[in-house]
Amino acid sequence: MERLHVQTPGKSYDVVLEEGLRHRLSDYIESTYSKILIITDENVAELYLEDVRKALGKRGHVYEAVIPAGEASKSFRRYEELLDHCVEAKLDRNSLILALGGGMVGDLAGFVAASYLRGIAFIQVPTSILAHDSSVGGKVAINHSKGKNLIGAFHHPEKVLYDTETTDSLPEKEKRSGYGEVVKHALLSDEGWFREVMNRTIKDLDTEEVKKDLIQGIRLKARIVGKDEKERGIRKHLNLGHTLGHAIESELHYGSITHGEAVVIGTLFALRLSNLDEPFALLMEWAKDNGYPLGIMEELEERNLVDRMKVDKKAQNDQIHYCLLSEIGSPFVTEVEEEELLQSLQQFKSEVIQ
Ligand SMILES: NC(=O)c1ccc[n+]([C@@H]2O[C@H](COP(=O)([O-])OP(=O)(O)OC[C@H]3O[C@@H](n4cnc5c(N)ncnc54)[C@H](O)[C@@H]3O)[C@@H](O)[C@H]2O)c1
Ligand SMILES: O=C(O)C(=O)C[C@@H](O)[C@H](O)[C@H](O)COP(=O)(O)O
Ligand SMILES: [Zn+2]
Repeated sequence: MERLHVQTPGKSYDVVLEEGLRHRLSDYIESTYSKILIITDENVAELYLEDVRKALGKRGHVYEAVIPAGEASKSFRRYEELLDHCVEAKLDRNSLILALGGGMVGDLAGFVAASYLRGIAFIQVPTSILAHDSSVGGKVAINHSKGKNLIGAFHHPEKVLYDTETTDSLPEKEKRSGYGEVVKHALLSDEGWFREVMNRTIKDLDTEEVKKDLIQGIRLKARIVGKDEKERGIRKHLNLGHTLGHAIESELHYGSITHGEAVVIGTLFALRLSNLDEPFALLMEWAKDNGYPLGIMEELEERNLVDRMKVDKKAQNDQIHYCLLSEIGSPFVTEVEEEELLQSLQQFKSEVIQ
């Protein structure tokens, strides 16, 4: 068992990582909540809802809402449906939402919790590798057709209860996606970790290595969020790879590429803009060897991607602000001119589509 802590001016909470924790959820969830609404998706429900149901069995007033799996569910439609669930179940200000699933479930359920009755408690029960990032830090949101996570809030969970056993059942594509955020965290952190990650093979991940990566990522994230809860400064570093990544996801209408895959492509581009040739070449080789869909860049127009970047949350007055690295472990945010982006994207496309 590993217990990490997030401490911000607004909220203080634990992140507990433990194998098989889903069976012991009751030990970690106070019995004072009036009602609990479990929000999950169809895939996760099939695998883990019964375990969670049993674990909460002795509690009265447990409700369930199961939504379709996939990024397309981070939508106004599903958000509204979930609010209907809250109203019908008569959740009150002493009720709890339990987000059981990956980052899509966590972001959506968290936004429901942030807005229903102007905010009720929620607990993150992450089940994907990627969710080591999404479950910590309090960013909750749904997507808009024009841009990722454009409608959301900062609303921290009461705690994060991570059953590390659940990541074993992830399909390879989703492990690949999760490692997009691991690569990002490693690049923000230090050269040694980055090189270790470049030695990992997605289809042959070792449980202990994954656990180590999750813990290091959460530690880094907790430290950054603790210093800058609302993304006024250094939290923008956590957006490494996301300016292009989010543009790709929204340009492809959410779902044909995973978040983490898009982040890896965006991170490669950020390394190119940072003129870090050796890490760029290393990441490129690793991404190709591990099946990241770099060829998708062929379908995307530079002009459209740059227009999408202008709705990024870091943009100001139509100027695009980018997180780059002066070296591994040393991120900074800077404005990048549109013309430079268009030219670099054109060159980048020819490099990745080979
Ligand atoms: N809030 C944040 O700080 C933050 C950070 C990073 C990413 N995100 C968001 O997170 C989302 C991506 O998260 P994700 O990749 O977990 O997506 P996801 O929740 O859509 O899960 C990916 C897929 O894996 C399935 N799945 C989840 N757990 C499983 C398990 N244990 N076994 C088998 N299948 C499982 C899901 O059903 C889904 O099909 C994006 O919407 C992204 O924007 C948010
Ligand atoms: O927690 C953060 O801060 C992050 O930037 C983490 C990202 O991995 C995550 O995808 C986040 O949702 C992107 O930030 P956003 O503010 O553009 O939604
Ligand atoms: Zn992300």
